[in-house]
Amino acid sequence: MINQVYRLVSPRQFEVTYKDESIVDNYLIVRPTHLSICAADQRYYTGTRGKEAMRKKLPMALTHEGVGEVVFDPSNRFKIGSKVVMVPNTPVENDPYISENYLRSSKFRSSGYDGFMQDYVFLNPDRAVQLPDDINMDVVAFTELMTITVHALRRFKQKAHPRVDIFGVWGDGNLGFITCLFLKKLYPNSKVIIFGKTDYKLNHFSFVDETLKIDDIPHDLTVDHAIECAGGKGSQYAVEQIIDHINPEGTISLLGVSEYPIEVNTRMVLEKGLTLLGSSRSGVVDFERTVEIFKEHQDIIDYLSTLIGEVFEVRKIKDAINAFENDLSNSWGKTVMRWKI
Ligand SMILES: NC(=O)C1=CN([C@@H]2O[C@H](COP(=O)(O)OP(=O)(O)OC[C@H]3O[C@@H](n4cnc5c(N)ncnc54)[C@H](OP(=O)(O)O)[C@@H]3O)[C@@H](O)[C@H]2O)C=CC1
Ligand SMILES: O=C(CO)[C@H](O)[C@H](O)COP(=O)(O)O
Ligand SMILES: [Zn+2]
Repeated sequence: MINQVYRLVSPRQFEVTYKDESIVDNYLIVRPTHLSICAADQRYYTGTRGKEAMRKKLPMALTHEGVGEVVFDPSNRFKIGSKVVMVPNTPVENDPYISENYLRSSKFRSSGYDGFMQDYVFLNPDRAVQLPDDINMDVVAFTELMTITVHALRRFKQKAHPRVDIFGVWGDGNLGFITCLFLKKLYPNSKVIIFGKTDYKLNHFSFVDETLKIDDIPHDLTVDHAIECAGGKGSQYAVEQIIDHINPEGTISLLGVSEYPIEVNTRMVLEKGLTLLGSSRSGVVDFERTVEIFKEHQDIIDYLSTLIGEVFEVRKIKDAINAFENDLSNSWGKTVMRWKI
């Protein structure tokens, strides 16, 4: 069959390409219905990802956050019409110690390999996880971003000391919101403090124990562990503050992506015996766990719906450009594309 793939060919420019795909190749075929835009997609869309990466990775279809409906399943794992979340990481080998998302050989969609902006997505059958039938698809469109938190918290649990009286989360955006929310669900006895820059964003964090502006932190305030969700240059300032306010032997989970290297006060990292724990992307187990969490904590989807910035119906390339441009000027929440192209 001929599949249409909507690829970014240069900053702000998409082109449709026609790809001949065989349906007898044991691929699960999913019709994407709801896609969501990640900060990483925006770095490609705007061309801020750096010249070398742009040259190496384009042309490619963007987006790695998305859900859809099964149209063909040679493995018979899913019924036709099942709602699924698609897993963007595609490993090509197994390792007993290294997770699939850290294997250098793995292929990650919308980072050198075609993402979900296609008429149909062809996946290995294990690269999809079933969703409940009646779930809010605009919200679960950004399940992949939630799996980042779930993955990071899983690693945190394996590696950090178990005193978890107070968590500090730096970054009052999408990932900070998701991380605070999942912390409150997974560590109900811990205090969660969000550290951010903007009042109106912080007002959305109704479920945390305390909100603090980063220029107004009491000097004697301490946290046991911290999660950095700022990204860019903001990561440097956030890590600087975290090192000042974290208790000895705490763990700092680093999640924000920075295009340029940032400075870290290693002297104080040594003096406090801190652990810096970087996490990137996620694997299928994190998707499975995230969907379990949806079922265990039914109110979580309602809270997450407040993270929807704007929803766009995309019927043609121009609509997708409109969604990406709008996302850039929208300071709160996720942009969801209802994929009707
Ligand atoms: N590790 C991984 O696998 C993944 C990483 N990411 C990365 O995570 C980062 C955050 O993504 P996302 O939440 O979508 O982006 P957002 O822009 O929604 O959130 C970042 C927020 O952090 C705020 N901020 C900036 N500096 C500081 C600071 N020093 N202290 C506290 N808050 C600060 C920003 O404020 P303002 O806008 O006012 O500057 C903004 O509100 C990005 O770099 C993204 O690429 C995303 C997905 C997966
Ligand atoms: O968003 C992400 C995962 O959800 C990662 O930040 C993204 O995969 C980084 O990739 P790239 O190297 O292409 O910027
Ligand atoms: Zn992402």
